[in-house]
Amino acid sequence: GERVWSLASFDIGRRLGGGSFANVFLAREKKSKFIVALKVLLKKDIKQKNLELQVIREIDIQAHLIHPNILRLYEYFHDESRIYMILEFAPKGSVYSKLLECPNKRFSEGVAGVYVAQIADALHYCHSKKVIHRDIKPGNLLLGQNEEIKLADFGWSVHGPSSRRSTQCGTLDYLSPEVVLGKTYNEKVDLWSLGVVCYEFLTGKTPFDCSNSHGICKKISKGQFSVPSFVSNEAKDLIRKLIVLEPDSRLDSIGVLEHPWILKHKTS
Ligand SMILES: CC[C@@H](NC(=O)c1cc2[nH]nc(NC(=O)c3ccc(N4CCN(C)CC4)cc3)c2s1)c1ccccc1
Repeated sequence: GERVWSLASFDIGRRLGGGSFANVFLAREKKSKFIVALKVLLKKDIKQKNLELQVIREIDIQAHLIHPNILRLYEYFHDESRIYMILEFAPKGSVYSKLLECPNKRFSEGVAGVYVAQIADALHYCHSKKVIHRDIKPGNLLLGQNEEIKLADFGWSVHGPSSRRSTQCGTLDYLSPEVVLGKTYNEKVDLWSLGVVCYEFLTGKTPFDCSNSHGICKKISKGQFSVPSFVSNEAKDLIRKLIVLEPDSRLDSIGVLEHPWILKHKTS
């Protein structure tokens, strides 16, 4: 039968990440010694921002997604003041941190190609279930035991940096023009963001980099960017087929998985 979960079921370890809304801790389930990540949300914060329904919807969405490149949400429970989400532990941290540690803050085309293929796999699965992630960015891409991508944090963004490190909270860099312009949008927003992430993996910069958010919004709505010459023509071709203003003209996840640059780097 279904177990009843409580905080007492876990030994709590170090804090893995945090924002003003939520904190994530390393945790070990006492009976099985199974290591998880415990995401803790304060009910009063959620109530203040009328996010109860969103939290329930996001939990419901993520609990039903089972894919090797999507971080599992195993269970959730709550007590009088907090909601707890029992998440899969990704032992190699985030792609955001890994990117910062690389020389020139960028990956080789081989590494980038494998990551983009795995993100496209995860998006194909999500989109087949009509789930839009809406927040694809390196900070929401974690790494499993074998350095495989684990797409995390469905529609639930971290608000306000609590750690001094410049996390990517509230960044506009990955937003699609339709979202920036407040238009209706579909799952193609994730393919735009994948294009921005692919560009960043290969160059160490974002395509619409600008000192202020107004400037970024303007550049995004124009969709104008240039790709440095050290990026291969095949990779450039994929980026130019994802960072496209018209959502319906963007490649879909299958189109990404069948692109020559991806086929070249897919480990299989
Ligand atoms: C995706 C953001 C979201 N995070 C999760 O849900 C998260 C869920 C989840 N599962 N496992 C994680 N792993 C880590 O956070 C982690 C970080 C650094 C690690 N190190 C490994 C070795 N290395 C040498 C140094 C670093 C290892 C694991 C995270 S984060 C979030 C949401 C709200 C508040 C904070 C964070």
